[in-house]
Amino acid sequence: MITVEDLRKEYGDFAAVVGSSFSVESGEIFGIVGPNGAGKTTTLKMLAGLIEPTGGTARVGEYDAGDPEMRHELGFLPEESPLYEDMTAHSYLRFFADLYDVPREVADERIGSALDRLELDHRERRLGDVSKGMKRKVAIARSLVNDPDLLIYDEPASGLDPLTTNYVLEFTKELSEEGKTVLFSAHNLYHVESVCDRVVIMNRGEIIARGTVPEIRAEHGETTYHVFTSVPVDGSDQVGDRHRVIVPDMEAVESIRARAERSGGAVEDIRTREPSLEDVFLDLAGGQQAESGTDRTQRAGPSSPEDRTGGGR
Ligand SMILES: Nc1ncnc2c1ncn2[C@@H]1O[C@H](COP(=O)(O)OP(=O)(O)OP(=O)(O)O)[C@@H](O)[C@H]1O
Repeated sequence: MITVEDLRKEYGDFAAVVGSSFSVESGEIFGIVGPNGAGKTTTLKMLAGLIEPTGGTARVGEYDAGDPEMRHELGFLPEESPLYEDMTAHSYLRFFADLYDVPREVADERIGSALDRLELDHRERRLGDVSKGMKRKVAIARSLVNDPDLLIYDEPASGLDPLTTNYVLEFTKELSEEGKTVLFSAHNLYHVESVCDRVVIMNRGEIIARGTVPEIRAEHGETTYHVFTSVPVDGSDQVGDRHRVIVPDMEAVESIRARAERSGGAVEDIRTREPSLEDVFLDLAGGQQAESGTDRTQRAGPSSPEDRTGGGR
């Protein structure tokens, strides 16, 4: 569905995205994660055709990113999505359906179904008077009015309470189960870990890891063993009435066992701990400063064209 090769975006001599390559299969939920300034929004906007790359290629379905025909295939949810505050959810969504030339009857059915599924109770209330969570849901419903195959969501759950966040993530999963392809960005690695089939981790404009979460864990993270003993051993700390040592492999576990037994004790429990995506991320990005300009300035090439828009459609 999406093929990105050596995609780059430079602002003057600053490189916001440094040669990204990845592909997203149809029906997949694909996550782009990274800290502030990593280049996530820039990447998504290039794919949505809102800003022009300075290098590389991006294909979305059968189109080059930016081809005006692509808009029928795509639903884009910007990170900030201001709504027309005097409209109701229903009139706002109908307005966008008209922009996409969706026939009235089809639009009304689609909008009604989206509003029901998103549990938008106050659909006749002015959008200026509804909660942030509801505004986000209306923006999500807007991304669906043209029934696109591809959804590009920039931080869909940012700033929402845990309940609404969960709702939005579950809804994203449902969309993928219906065959839609979803590409989304997130800061919160747990969101990505719980929903995405595959992810890329970006930092300072570059992809620094990629794959399924278990693959990234296996490649970049280390399983640790928490060994609980009945007697203190070198380096242990007291946890309840037992003593715990954290070690990297089974050889070290056996060495702890021998030491505990020499002191007249025993190993009572061993637990493995898989690194979370967050552990891996902190490890990979650790020590690097996300927004540091120096390296990115050196890597950047010639000046870029201006943004086509500042955001939104
Ligand atoms: N129009 C612009 N002109 C100059 N620099 C820009 C422009 N837009 C973005 N940048 C810079 O490019 C870098 C990447 O920005 P981007 O918005 O893609 O990051 P992000 O990963 O989405 O961050 P966040 O999580 O904070 O939204 C940042 O350092 C940002 O300041």
